Amino acid sequence: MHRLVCIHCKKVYSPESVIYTCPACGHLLAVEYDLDAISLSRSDLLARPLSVWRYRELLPVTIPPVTLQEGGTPLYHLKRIGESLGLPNLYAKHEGMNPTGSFKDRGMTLGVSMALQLNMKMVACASTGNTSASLAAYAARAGIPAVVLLPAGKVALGKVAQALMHGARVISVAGNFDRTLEMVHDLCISHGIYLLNSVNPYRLEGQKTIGYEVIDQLGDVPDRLVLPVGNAGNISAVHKGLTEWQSLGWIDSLPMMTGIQAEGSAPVVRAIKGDLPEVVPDVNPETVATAIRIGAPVNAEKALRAIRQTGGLAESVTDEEILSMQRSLAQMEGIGVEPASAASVAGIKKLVEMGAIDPDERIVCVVTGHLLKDPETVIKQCSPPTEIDATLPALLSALQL
Ligand SMILES: Cc1ncc(COP(=O)(O)O)c(C=O)c1O
Repeated sequence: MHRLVCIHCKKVYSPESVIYTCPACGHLLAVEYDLDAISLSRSDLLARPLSVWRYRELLPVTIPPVTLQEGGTPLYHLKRIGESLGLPNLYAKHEGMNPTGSFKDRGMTLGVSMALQLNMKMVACASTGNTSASLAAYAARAGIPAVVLLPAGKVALGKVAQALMHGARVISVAGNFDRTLEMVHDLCISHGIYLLNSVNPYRLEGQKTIGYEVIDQLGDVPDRLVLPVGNAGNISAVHKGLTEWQSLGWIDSLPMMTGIQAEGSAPVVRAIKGDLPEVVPDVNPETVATAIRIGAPVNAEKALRAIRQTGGLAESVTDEEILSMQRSLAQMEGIGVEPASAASVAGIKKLVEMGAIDPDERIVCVVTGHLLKDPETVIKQCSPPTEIDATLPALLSALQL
């Protein structure tokens, strides 16, 4: 059994309430469980397949879930990149290996299941792309209609293709992501549609399982967990989940939660570095990593707590640093990620070069989405294929053999 609790005024709401923020004070909500009622042990969990649903006792869904078999993503040792940076214990958790190619699937298996559990008939989101792809797929799986609002011209091609093909009503808005989120929020409130952006606390319940899987795969708590930050839901989710494990006595420390943003879109970084009580939004966020092109992160209050309470860090990286790390991951490690995902590893490179972290730390970077999400940014960075006549001599000449 769970309940909804305001993270600010602590007011408690029933699990049947369809609310996204606290009706009393307007702050964010979190899902709370009666942890004393959980009787299973960590070793019981380890006997189950690695997936979001391995952790079902710590999730709010009581009906058969809407699932495409999300989670269970690989944890790779970044041997070559780690060596080049003097970091022997550097890992990447590849969330691009989820059903629609991003970590959003963990949130959507929860979110769309909760939509059915709450008897909602239609779902909607605003999106920098991946949320829309994921919502469209899970709504199709559930057999309910989905509406997605995208900032016009700022969503990577693969993500638009997914939202369209999975049958969502796709609306392109002449405004940035922050504006589309305000619009979809108003639409959902006025028309009884279920809002599935990360302001919805159930989304974060699915995403918290990234942290659980990392510990189950590594066999221990990493010293540092590094995530790219846009709307700041994912970093908040992982931190929330791990505090639950700590309360259960399953782990005795938390990783230093570290958030990386793009230089042109870095309100969380400025708040952490400037020790500000809250973020000051970027009015015109801009970055090649369109997934994290967000100026007013809705989950900032949770994310600032996550970083501060764990002694973590926040850093920004330039678009060139992001793209350079995208190429390094692809070419030195065989790991294909989209630009926003490369930001987490680019951030660690920058932090180690600044001397801000201990090189012996065990560091897990979450790489959040797949390379194929944004083929246009890939093609721009690579030389086109060499065109030849259909003869062996032409092939040998092209290969200079
Ligand atoms: C690939 C990718 N990485 C990172 C993020 C940022 O996650 P969050 O908005 O939870 O901070 C997003 C969000 O859309 C994303 O699609």
